[in-house]
Order: sequence, then C-alpha cells, then structure tokens
Amino acid sequence: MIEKIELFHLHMPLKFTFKTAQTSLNHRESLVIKVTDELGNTGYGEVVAFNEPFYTKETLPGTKRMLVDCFLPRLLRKEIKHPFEVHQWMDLTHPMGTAGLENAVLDLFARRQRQSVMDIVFNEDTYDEIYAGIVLGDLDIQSLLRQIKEYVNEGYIRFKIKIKPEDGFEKLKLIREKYPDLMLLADANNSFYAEQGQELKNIDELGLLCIEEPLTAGDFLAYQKLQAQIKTPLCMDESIQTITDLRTAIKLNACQCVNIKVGRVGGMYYAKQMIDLCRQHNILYWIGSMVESGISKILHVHLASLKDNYIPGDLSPSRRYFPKDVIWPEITARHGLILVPRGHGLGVEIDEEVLNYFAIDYFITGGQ
Ligand SMILES: O=C(O)CCC(=O)C1=CC=C[C@@H](O)[C@@H]1C(=O)O
Ligand SMILES: [Mg+2]
Repeated sequence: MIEKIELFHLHMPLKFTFKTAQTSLNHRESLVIKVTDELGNTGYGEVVAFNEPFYTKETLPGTKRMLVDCFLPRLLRKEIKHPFEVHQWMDLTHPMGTAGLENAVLDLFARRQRQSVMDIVFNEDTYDEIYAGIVLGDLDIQSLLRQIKEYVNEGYIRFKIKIKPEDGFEKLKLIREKYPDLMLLADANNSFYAEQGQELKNIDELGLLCIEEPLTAGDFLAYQKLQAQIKTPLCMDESIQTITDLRTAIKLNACQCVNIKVGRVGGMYYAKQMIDLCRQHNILYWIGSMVESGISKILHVHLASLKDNYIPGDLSPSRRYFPKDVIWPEITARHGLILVPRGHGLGVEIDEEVLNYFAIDYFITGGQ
C-alpha cells in the first residue's frame, strides 16, 4: 500500500551549457517522486520534462500541476500488486509524469521483492558493464575536436554530435577526417527541412552509426522517403512517443533504428513494449538520455545492459553534468566503461541530503 508520496522539484546547475538546434540549457530542473509503503520501504522516480516545450510538447510546470492535482492523489493508499498497474490509472497525456511515477513504484516494488528493476521488467541475461557514450552539444569545431581528443584519451569510443543544417556536415566531415574509425552519430533535433536532402546525402557518406531526428518530428512520410535514399540508418527519438508511432514508423520503413528514453515513452512498461516490437521487426534500438539526474539515468544504464542493444547509449558519468548527483554511488566510467549496479530496485541509493540541497519546492501527500 502506498502510504506517502513526496515530490521534490530539483534545480541542478549544469557544468557546461548544453546547446542543441532547439535550445540552450545551463541548469536542469526535474521532479523527483518518492513513494513510501506501509512498511517504510521507499522507491524513487524522476520526471524529466523540460521547462519549455522544445523537445516534446510536455513541460515541467504542466506536468507538476497534473501530478499534484490528479496523478498523486490517485495513487495514494492504492494496493499495488504489480508496478505496471499504475498505467491503468494514468493516461499518456503527460508521459514523463507517468514515467516518473511508474519508475518510483517500480523501484519500491523491486526493493520489496529484493530484486533488481531489470529482473521485474525483463528477466533476461544482461551485461555487467556497458560502454559509455559522450553527447557533445552544438559547439564550434575547435571545441568539438578538443573534447573528442580528451575523451578518446580517457577511453571513450562513441560520440554523438548535435548538429544543425548550417554547419552540421562540415563539422562531421572534419571529425571524420581526424577519426576515421570513431563510433560517430549525429542528432539534428528536427532542424532540417525535407528540401535540405542534399545536405543529409552528404552526411550519409561519412559512415555514421545513425542520423537522429533530422526532419520534423512525426513526419513519417518524409522519413520514409529519406530513408529510401540513404544507407545510414535514420534514428527516431522525438518522433516516437507511443507504441502506435513506432508501429507506423515500422510499417512505413520510416527509420531503421530507435532511441529509447524511459521518460519520453511513458515509463519502463512502454519501453519494454517498444523494445519487444523492435526485436520482432528487426529494428535496431539503443538507449538515450535526457541530461537528467542519476535517478532516471541509472534506469537507462540498466536498459543499455540488454545484450542486443545496437550501440552504446547517451550515458556518461554524473560528474560530467553536475557538481554532484543525487544517487550513491554516482555514475562513473573507467576506460569508457560503466558498471551496471546489481543491487535491489534501481541498484543505487538516493542521497537525501543532496536531494534536499537541490530542491527548490516540495510537496507531500499522505503519511499522517
Ligand atoms: O543526457 C545526454 O547527454 C543526452 C542528451 C540528449 O541528447 C538530449 C537530451 C535532452 C533533449 C534532447 O535534446 C536530447 C536528444 O535529442 O537526444
Ligand atoms: Mg535526440
């Protein structure tokens, strides 16, 4: 029985400005949900919506309202037999809100069962460690080359570069000339128009692992046309928010791979369904991330330990992003590898001192 639900509104300074074709971030706000049962067991989940709707239409203020007014009261004093029951009470109007709540209940449930979240959701063989992947924002070429050199020296093997139509090809070409064998991909965050196909055909010659979201999100016919003309796999991120989106993309051959993010798709329940669908249709899948705290990121580390993942995910150490993380141990990498935690629930502990330190607002329901 869920006896108490708390919500922490976090404001975490970023160690660098994260610039994409759509926005520029220098801090990260998110909502951490903590659920407590009648025995005092706890579970945590993170709502990773952004303040502004530059990525998907969901926003943090809107989702916070929805959680406080609607979703959290619905969950209080519910007897939970399985964490995925939460999807019966919550629709997907606010997928990142649903995901945060589901993730908290899943963590609680797994801890009660003395199992890992992955045992509950997948129950299959996974890797003990995964390759990290570095995401670099839309920086000038000198900064990109300098950072790639530093990270390559530290043992990182996979790089995703944020691009825009004006200079994306030139930057990628220079990187490719210096690093012919690097695992390289590009994310355009919907910044190309279909008429800029020639630019994308030029990028097609650079041997990238995939091109993520070049065109308008959800324009499946435009993706279908482009995918038929290039050999590099097109990867969908923003375009796929529901299972129906994924089914449509598969039916139309609109992409060859999918970036799975727990928040965007509405939780682990839907992430699993999408991965199953990808497996059935030979669509490549890999694991993204959301410049988020360790609470959500560690779930992505778990997903990236699935053995048929296409490429290393957007997963790198906590300290690359934040002065400190709310999980313990933090996410770290050695020689470009991240250890997958094997404990119960998320497999990591939550440092409440750090949580309170970054909290700018707090809400509680139940617990009396
Ligand atoms: O967490 C990371 O380093 C990956 C971040 C990343 O690429 C993204 C985070 C948030 C919003 C998006 O622009 C985005 C993406 O499109 O994949
Ligand atoms: Mg993306």
